[in-house]
Amino acid sequence: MRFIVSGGGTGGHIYPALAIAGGLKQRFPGCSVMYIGTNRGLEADIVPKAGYRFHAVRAVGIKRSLSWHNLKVPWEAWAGYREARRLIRGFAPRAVVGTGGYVCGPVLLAAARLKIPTLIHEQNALPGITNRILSRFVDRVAVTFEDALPFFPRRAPVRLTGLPVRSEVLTAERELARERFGVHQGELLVLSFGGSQGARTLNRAVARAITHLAGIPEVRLLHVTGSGQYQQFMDMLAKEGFGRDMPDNVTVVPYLYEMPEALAAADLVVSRAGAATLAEITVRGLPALLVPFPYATGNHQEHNARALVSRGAAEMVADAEFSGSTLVGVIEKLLADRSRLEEMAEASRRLGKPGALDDIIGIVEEII
Ligand SMILES: CC(=O)N[C@H]1[C@@H](OP(=O)(O)OP(=O)(O)OC[C@H]2O[C@@H](n3ccc(=O)[nH]c3=O)[C@H](O)[C@@H]2O)O[C@H](CO)[C@@H](O)[C@@H]1O
Repeated sequence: MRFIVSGGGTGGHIYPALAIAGGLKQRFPGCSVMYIGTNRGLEADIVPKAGYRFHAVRAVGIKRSLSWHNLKVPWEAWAGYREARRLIRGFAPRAVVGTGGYVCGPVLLAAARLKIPTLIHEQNALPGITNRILSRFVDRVAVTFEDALPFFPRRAPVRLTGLPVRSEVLTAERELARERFGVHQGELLVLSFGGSQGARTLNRAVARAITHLAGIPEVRLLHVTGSGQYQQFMDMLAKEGFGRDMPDNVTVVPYLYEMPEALAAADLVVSRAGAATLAEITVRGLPALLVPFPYATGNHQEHNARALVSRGAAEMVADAEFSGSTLVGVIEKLLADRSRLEEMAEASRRLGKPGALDDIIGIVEEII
């Protein structure tokens, strides 16, 4: 049996597509999966490394401002559509699954017109433009957040599945993980990170708060700066009077490959509001303080964050208002009111969707 998956541009579209590819391989042993992306997106690098057959087609996005670039769009879109149609005809898949990004436009449209069963998955609470248009042509739509449902006209059945997370996020054991990160009995582990690339706002706030946090021994902080921002963070710390010698209860790293273990060990997460991060937080039932990235397309991170805040799973602070004292204030407030922390954890757990991948693969079974 053969399948095509497609999704591109940023990690946010690619990792769910790879998770779905892995799920298909498990459910249909011996099946072969082709990934269609563009040569310009991160997928051209990530997908072959993950061991999948990768093909690129042309795909373009419309610039939101008036631009000469937009004149090229119809021609490029048509060329991309024809390339996608040729690939799909040649490979003859049983189904095509898309996770968003411009490239899904030509791929899913060509598949639908060739009468091949199609499914799209939307990661964010505010759906992207490509998926919104495609929902009129595909057989099924799967969404991560309930809040995304009203954006899809019900031509195709829309299902609330959640976003598939790495299996290690589900299986990491809390006690083992706490031992590994040196968390003592009764300590509150705060894990802070700004998405996969780090966030300047979070780094600045943590650097300012560090002296204060050093004086709260019941709190242990594990902060991730983002690989590209580590040096700048260390320079900020030096200005606050810290050299390489960090307070005992603070650990700072450029990037965390052991994120699943860190999430398992944590009691509170401070982070941006990317869809994958939020799926991981809720699947582990963690309370969170969210600082949405204000420049995400259509401000979708704020919509993502609201989906948790409105259900009592998280607190949100706007990027412009987030500072060292906000961070300390929230940590102290929650430390003094552990029952509030537990209520948030419970609300977060209720939002988690550990069966997301199974549900998505179930939909594929349905449409083939
Ligand atoms: C800036 C921007 O537009 N970001 C978008 C991008 O998210 P982007 O891919 O940047 O970020 P997400 O928050 O969705 O995911 C980050 C992933 O990186 C992992 N991680 C992070 C740091 C670390 O040290 N180690 C580690 O493993 C996290 O566990 C998570 O799995 O696509 C998402 C899905 O469309 C959107 O919701 C986000 O808004």
